[in-house]
Amino acid sequence: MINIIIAGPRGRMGAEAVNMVSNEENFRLVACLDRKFNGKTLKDVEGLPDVNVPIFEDIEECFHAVDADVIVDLTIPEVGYLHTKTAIEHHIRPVVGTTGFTSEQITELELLAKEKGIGSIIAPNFAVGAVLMMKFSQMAAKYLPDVEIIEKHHDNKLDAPSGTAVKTAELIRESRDYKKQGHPNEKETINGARGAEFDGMRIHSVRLPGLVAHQEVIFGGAGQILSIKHDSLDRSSFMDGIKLAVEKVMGLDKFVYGLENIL
Ligand SMILES: NC(=O)C1=CN([C@@H]2O[C@H](COP(=O)(O)OP(=O)(O)OC[C@H]3O[C@@H](n4cnc5c(N)ncnc54)[C@H](O)[C@@H]3O)[C@@H](O)[C@H]2O)C=CC1
Ligand SMILES: O=C(O)C1=N[C@H](C(=O)O)C[C@H](O)C1
Repeated sequence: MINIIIAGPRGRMGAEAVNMVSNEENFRLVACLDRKFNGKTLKDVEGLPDVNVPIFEDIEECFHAVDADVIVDLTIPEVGYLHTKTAIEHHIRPVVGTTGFTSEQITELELLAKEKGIGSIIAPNFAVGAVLMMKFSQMAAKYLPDVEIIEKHHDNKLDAPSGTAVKTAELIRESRDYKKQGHPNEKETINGARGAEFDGMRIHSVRLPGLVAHQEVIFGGAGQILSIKHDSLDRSSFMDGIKLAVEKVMGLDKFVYGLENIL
């Protein structure tokens, strides 16, 4: 039995994760971390499952009150970073879906996990199809190094570019040499027209109501275009990945960044 804390239970992802954990035989939800409702239980809060699981606002208090193996964080970047750091310090394994961390924060968390010998997983995307899209893009970039990433998300998303787009760009950087793309003299007449720049490639972020989570990676070569595209149409797409990460983190003593490393 794996004892789990979920941070962000009222969020789009957190609510889905609460249901997933509650329905898994080998998982036990022992507490939730929220920015409201300290001292209440999930069943006291409208819209949350009818279960007697305590809610805490303070992470230290939560860790002292319950016996947890894993914390699943699905919150916002600043809070997710603090939760992850505090969890590692308390020897509670973090499984983090929250995106928007800086590369310095990820490195710092990796070093801390190494120092404490605590298994930790940060995955910018838990959908297996998205992971395949990223890996296929990494393979393609070796042969078609001119690439642009277009990610599209719902308009309540806080971070841009998405964690998935950043991770895709990082994987592509590993398989091709730096390349400044586009015309050497190109000039933006409206700021941002060419998107964000990462290792010479461009990332474009679209935010619209109606979207969930989508990404297309477009490669251009002489007389040809290759598009690699993934769509999450529903947040259930992320749950198998979270389940797998919770199971795998129990046997890890190191830090993992990206679901592709545990599949
Ligand atoms: N890795 C993955 O596969 C996926 C990652 N995400 C990421 O997960 C995060 C959450 O996404 P959504 O659920 O769509 O956002 P959301 O805005 O629906 O939920 C965020 C939740 O965090 C809660 N929160 C804020 N401060 C808090 C605090 N101090 N303590 C506890 N909870 C706090 C809010 O009350 C809210 O319920 C985002 O960073 C998003 O990019 C989203 C989908 C998939
Ligand atoms: O905020 C979201 O919704 C998502 N966030 C993650 C990201 O930033 O890549 C994963 C997925 O794209 C959904």
